[in-house]
Amino acid sequence: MISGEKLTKVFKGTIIHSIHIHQVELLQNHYIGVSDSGVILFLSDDDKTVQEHLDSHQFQRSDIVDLGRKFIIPGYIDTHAHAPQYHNAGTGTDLPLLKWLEKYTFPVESKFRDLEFAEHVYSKVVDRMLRNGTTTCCYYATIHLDASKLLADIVSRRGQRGFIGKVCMDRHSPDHYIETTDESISNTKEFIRVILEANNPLVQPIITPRFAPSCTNTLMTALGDLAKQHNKVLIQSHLSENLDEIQWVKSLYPDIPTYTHVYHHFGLLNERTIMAHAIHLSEDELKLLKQTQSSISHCPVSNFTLTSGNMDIRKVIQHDIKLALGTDISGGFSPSILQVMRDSIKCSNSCSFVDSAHKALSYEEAFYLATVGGSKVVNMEHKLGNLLPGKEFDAQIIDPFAPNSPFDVFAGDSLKDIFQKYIFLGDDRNISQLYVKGTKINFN
Ligand SMILES: O=c1[nH]c(=O)c2nc[nH]c2[nH]1
Ligand SMILES: [Zn+2]
Repeated sequence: MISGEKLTKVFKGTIIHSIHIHQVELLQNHYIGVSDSGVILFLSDDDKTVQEHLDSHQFQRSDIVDLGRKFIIPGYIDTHAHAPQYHNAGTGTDLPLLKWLEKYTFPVESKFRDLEFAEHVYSKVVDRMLRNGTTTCCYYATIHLDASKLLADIVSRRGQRGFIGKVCMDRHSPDHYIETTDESISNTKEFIRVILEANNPLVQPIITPRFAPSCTNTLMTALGDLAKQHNKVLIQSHLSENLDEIQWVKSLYPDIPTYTHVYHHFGLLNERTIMAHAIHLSEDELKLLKQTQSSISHCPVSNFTLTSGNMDIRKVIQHDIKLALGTDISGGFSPSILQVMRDSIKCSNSCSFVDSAHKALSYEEAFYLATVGGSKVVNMEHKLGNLLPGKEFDAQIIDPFAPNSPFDVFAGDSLKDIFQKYIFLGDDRNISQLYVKGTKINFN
């Protein structure tokens, strides 16, 4: 038992979570107990053990919540999303990356100098993410210090867990959306200071060079130094998403062997680094990511939409690189990690069309990546990812029988069938309740 914790919630029923990549546990008739500070105190189907927990906390049996036909799963972890781009989600899907950035993305991001506009869009995106079961999100904001602080504030107020990045870009960007090197460095320092001082354990800063082409060497060096100085702060960027982008990086750094080595050169690859996309990597680059313990955020919805390419997920798994999923709003049009899971399976299926040795990703593996995989990528596997005792209760209560559920359950369906139907067909209508660190989220 974890001492000093007061038991405040006990649910009884079906709990579904991952322990290993190949194994989803479907636990029926289990009890899960959560403390006042949001820590899971027990997960058991053993009556005697459960009774001991209840007795030691003077918890009344009548206060146990029976889940009935609902089930509990962990909250989803979105390891790559651009909060300001939510404004454009579902539009501007006709161009590849570099043209898309210029025509749609930089113009909308530049509007976040207006705090009223920022408040409106940021409130919507955080609510939408929560509605879709995302309890933890790695957000890119924009270059604007005040609007980035506002995003952190909104994430904090809504009770979501978030890593918030003030975006850094001091070159190759339009006049209306660029910062000087000094502004980028000093505002990043200030942003980190303010967020750390706010002392909300759920909301953390993340160092965010947009991508190598948009940061000068001086800025990259300074961000590498900052990452060294703040040795708990995560780092996020983009890597090897699009062939023109890779060529561009090659032309900027002819003496550095690969795109991945560029980040390494500036001290930006370590166990706290999350690289989005990483589709077109060579063997040397995969090895470098593994060697530096950096991780990959796989964003297949975006990769399909911006016609960037297919990541070979088996290769990444075989290299034992930390791996999770990202919506990449709005390169990806959907805020739902369920949609990303489905597209990660489709992406892997399509790899198997051209490579018969490629074993397609299963839905169990996709679910693992959305939960446990995410927890490893944000270096919080000791606290998040599944519902084992000692972890924090970030969880969704899923109702497969919700009156407006987008799928049907038939008499012969097993629990496994129902879970699989939810993964392939479910959506926010199936979320009955959402918890972050034991606190129930009120949907707006
Ligand atoms: O998908 C992407 N979205 C972005 O906003 C971006 N910026 C650099 N590279 C990027 N890729
Ligand atoms: Zn992105």
